[in-house]
Amino acid sequence: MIELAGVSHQFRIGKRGKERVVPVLHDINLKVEKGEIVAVVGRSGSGKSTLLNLMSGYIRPSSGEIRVGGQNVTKLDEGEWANFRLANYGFIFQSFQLIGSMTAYENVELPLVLKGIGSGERRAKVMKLLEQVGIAEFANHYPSELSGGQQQRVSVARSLILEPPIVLADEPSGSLDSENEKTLLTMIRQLNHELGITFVIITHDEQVASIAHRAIRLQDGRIGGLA
Ligand SMILES: Nc1ncnc2c1ncn2[C@@H]1O[C@H](COP(=O)(O)OP(=O)(O)OP(=O)(O)O)[C@@H](O)[C@H]1O
Repeated sequence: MIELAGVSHQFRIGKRGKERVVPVLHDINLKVEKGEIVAVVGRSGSGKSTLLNLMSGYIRPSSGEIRVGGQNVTKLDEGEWANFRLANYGFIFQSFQLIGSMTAYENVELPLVLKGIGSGERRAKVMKLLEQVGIAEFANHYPSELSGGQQQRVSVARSLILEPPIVLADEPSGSLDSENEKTLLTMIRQLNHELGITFVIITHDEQVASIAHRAIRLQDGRIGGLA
């Protein structure tokens, strides 16, 4: 589903003429199979977010090749990546990233509006998902009127609304208490089991890593180190 072959990445920082190269990922070879839940673990600064940003096209590898769903995406331009992301990825973030001026319903609906889907179909899809994640009764609440756990459920529903085959999650339970974390992890397992969605989850948390089929440990930008 996602394949990285010989991928390295270095950032260039500093003013022109005085640039410094910061190598972050080194020769990453990795395959995430369809239907897998893969946890990416490792210390702060080990390169986890950089790896996720490479998978989702927000940064380009300095070298190596990335394939997603059989397609070589290494050289897609910004516009092509934007379309590719919409068709292939849902995203879940530690800080939920909901739009504060929109209700739970509207937050989940937005990707469908942008895609030009009619209102009847939108309503059916949004309500079905809100029910699936257990917060249909809060559909008309604004994010500020919801608990952290409820907000994260809205963001899970939003990540799934375009029916992506892959969900990328960056510390999805990082802002949740242990009860809400448990609920989120059960939900992820269920979605994986019932819908076959592939998950790649960055985490510091052993609980999260324990629901994964496999953990990839990054250490100093290399796979296989001890986390
Ligand atoms: N845009 C950037 N420019 C320069 N250096 C960067 C940039 N983004 C990340 N880095 C550096 O790359 C290294 C890896 O960062 P990254 O965010 O991928 O680590 P991480 O494992 O996700 O860390 P954390 O767990 O703290 O989020 C760090 O040393 C960081 O300072």
